[in-house]
Amino acid sequence: MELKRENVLIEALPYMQEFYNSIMVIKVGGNAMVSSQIMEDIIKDVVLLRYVGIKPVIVHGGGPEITEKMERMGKKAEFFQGLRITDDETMEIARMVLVGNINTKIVSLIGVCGGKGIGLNGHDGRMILGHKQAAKKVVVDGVETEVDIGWVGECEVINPDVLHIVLENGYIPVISPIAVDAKGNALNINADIVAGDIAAALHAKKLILMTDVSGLLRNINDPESHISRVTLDEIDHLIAEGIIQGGMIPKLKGAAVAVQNGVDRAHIINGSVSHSMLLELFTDQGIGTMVCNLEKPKDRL
Ligand SMILES: Nc1ncnc2c1ncn2[C@@H]1O[C@H](COP(=O)(O)OP(=O)(O)O)[C@@H](O)[C@H]1O
Ligand SMILES: CC(=O)N[C@@H](CCC(=O)OP(=O)(O)O)C(=O)O
Repeated sequence: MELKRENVLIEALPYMQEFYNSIMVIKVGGNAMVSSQIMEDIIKDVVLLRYVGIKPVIVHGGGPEITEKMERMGKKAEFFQGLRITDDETMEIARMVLVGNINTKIVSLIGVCGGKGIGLNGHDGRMILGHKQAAKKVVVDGVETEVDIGWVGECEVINPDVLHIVLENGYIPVISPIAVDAKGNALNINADIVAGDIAAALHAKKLILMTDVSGLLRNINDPESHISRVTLDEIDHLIAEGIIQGGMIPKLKGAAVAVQNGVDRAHIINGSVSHSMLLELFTDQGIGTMVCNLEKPKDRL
């Protein structure tokens, strides 16, 4: 049954009260940014959050766009367990796409939609300090060898000071998943992992991961097999069973880090469905997959 318009607004009231003044980290994946219309809808929702007293922080991805740019430059994109193998030239391209292009576009769109965006990455205020990941061990024809995945980073520390400053002044921070090491080198980090670390460091109320599927599916080919709630203790099991694969692995890992460190709940939702974030946050019926601690009640507050 369709709710009357006034009822939809009233249904939102307890959620708005609960979320007032809280920080929400929203990760927008490259696959959720499928069209400029979808992107605009996502940004309008983020600006709306700000106007109802929530403090949104955007972390963006852009994997598909980095791959496209690499291919146009005659370079093959290669991945190791979902992480892009990042040589010097790939790092250059990743910075160009993430910081130079996607970040700027999101900040500009926030302005057009009536908000105040500010673009940041790990170099700003040394916000995301990390180190290069160690070479990975693989077995080829029974022989163990090492694969260097290049400038792929791991977060060591998040310095959230700069984020608190901009949030307190009414800005919406937009963060590219680039970290900096002790020598000032740029590092490429998966955006889901950065979003989880940032949510943890900010003690955010929620982490929202927007992608191109409506959350976790038990069978990736069957949309009916949707899983609406996952507790922390189930995640490793779902990965080991092969139910969670590819790009979903860092999402669940990012969600787990956030929830282990005090974020109430993480939600994986389909960003390519218009205004999915508003439906997830302000209506009684959630639409994605919620990740939480076992002891949390089943509601979505
Ligand atoms: N169990 C699962 N349920 C849903 N999606 C899954 C699952 N396992 C793997 N995936 C894949 O994860 C993808 C989302 O990750 P990714 O492509 O990295 O998105 P984004 O660019 O939004 O971060 C989905 O499109 C889907 O193909
Ligand atoms: C190390 C690593 O893999 N970094 C990612 C960073 C961008 C990203 O995570 O984008 P999505 O959220 O769209 O997947 C990459 O180079 O693709």
